[in-house]
Amino acid sequence: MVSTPSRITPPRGTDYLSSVENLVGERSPNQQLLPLTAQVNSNDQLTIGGVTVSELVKTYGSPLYILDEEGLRAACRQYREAFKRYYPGEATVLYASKAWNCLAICAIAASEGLGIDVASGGELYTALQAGVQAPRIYFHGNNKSATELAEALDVGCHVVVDNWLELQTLAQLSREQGKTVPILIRLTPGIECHTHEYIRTGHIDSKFGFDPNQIEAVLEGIAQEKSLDFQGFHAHIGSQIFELEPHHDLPAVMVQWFLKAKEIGLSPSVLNVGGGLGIRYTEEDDPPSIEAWVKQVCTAMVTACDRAQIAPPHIICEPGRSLVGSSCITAYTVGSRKAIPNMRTYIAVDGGMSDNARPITYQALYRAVAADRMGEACTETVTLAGKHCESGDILIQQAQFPPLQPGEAIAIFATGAYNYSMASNYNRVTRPAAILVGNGQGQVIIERETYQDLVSCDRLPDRLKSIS
Ligand SMILES: Cc1ncc(COP(=O)(O)O)c(C=O)c1O
Ligand SMILES: N[C@@H](CCCC[NH3+])C(=O)O
Repeated sequence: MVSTPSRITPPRGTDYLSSVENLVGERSPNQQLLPLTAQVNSNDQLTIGGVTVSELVKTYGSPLYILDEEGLRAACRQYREAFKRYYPGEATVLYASKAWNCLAICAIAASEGLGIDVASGGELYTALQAGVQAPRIYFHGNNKSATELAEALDVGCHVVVDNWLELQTLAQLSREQGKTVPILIRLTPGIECHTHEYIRTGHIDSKFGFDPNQIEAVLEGIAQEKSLDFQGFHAHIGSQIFELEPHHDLPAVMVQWFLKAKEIGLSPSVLNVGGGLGIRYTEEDDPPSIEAWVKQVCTAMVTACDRAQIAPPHIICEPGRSLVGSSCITAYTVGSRKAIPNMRTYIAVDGGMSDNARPITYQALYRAVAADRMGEACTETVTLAGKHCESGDILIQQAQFPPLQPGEAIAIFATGAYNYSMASNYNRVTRPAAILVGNGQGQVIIERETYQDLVSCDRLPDRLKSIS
């Protein structure tokens, strides 16, 4: 297939910025292709947080994750303030740290007043190491091990109980230790949404959560167990969702669960509606703002509570992607070029599916720019390939750039969520560094892995050492 530019006037990197220039007030980070502080300097270079992207690449190498602190903080603030504006009861926002769990991001989210959602012992450990208070942590997962449950009990975080085995194990552990553990029960709400099938979780045929048909048995079991401090329910519909409708329907379903628990003699106080708000990866994506999402959730919750004649419960939500996704870019260095006449031109960069598994996993789309030539017309359409031994290792199928030269920096937008957290060492590639930028400064928040790191868990049995 011959690839031709899709627009008569070739786009330039600065076009991505101009679409937001005239907006007033604080923009919703999840609706922007670029981080909030992105600018083009007088040398036509992309800057984030006042730092030039290609300079960062010179200093720290590539691939390089560059995270805009102001954008991340703005997203946290917008969630928190919107709940204050639209919800008459108590509200807590958790950062779903599976999107990107590391010390600095957990610490920033906590410093903005958010709790943390963790989905493994490793994420729990990281949040605690970042200084997050255990009661502000909610432990998720559809197959938490007995060890992980014991760790949760030990530190005193909340546990979002997902299934029968876990309920029994947790009851036994807490009984044995003479402790009480605060729990939420996760149920599948039976709400469909439009997103990739791998990231839908609210439909009945899902591996997550109890079957809602078993709610009575679950609640009756909990009512018998003094060591389980039942606080309420959790549900999560899915991820990268642009519709507001599913989150309009969810509170009504959850309020029915709440009433059922009261009927059984329990005293629920919490409803956790999960996360799921989508972000803008390309110009075609048009997600609702953080404020619009929160308003929808709050309005629906208040309406459902009014109908049921109950006071609005403590509402919890746990966004991941819409907090961190848009505030990060990945910078790469351009490498080899392969032009196949009348077919396609491949340009390869120095990373790929090991630092961004989303294109190969979900056919996710991304946008990119030549970081030092933001104003230049994009006259070439190329296939942006990674460096891995895998034909599917393509970051962008039809990317438009000025003619790229080996050695120059390019930037892919919106790589903050589910990129580093899903990164791998495929082909024994070292995982990239991450730099936090703001006020003209960049600080390393994750070091680039070294070759020594790659073999640090390998063991060479003595009998293999003599092989010449
Ligand atoms: C239980 C749970 N909570 C929260 C999230 C965060 O979702 P998102 O990153 O789409 O906001 C997820 C991911 O889908 C999840 O599985
Ligand atoms: N990893 C997925 C999202 C998973 C959401 C977690 N339940 C993505 O990149 O879109």
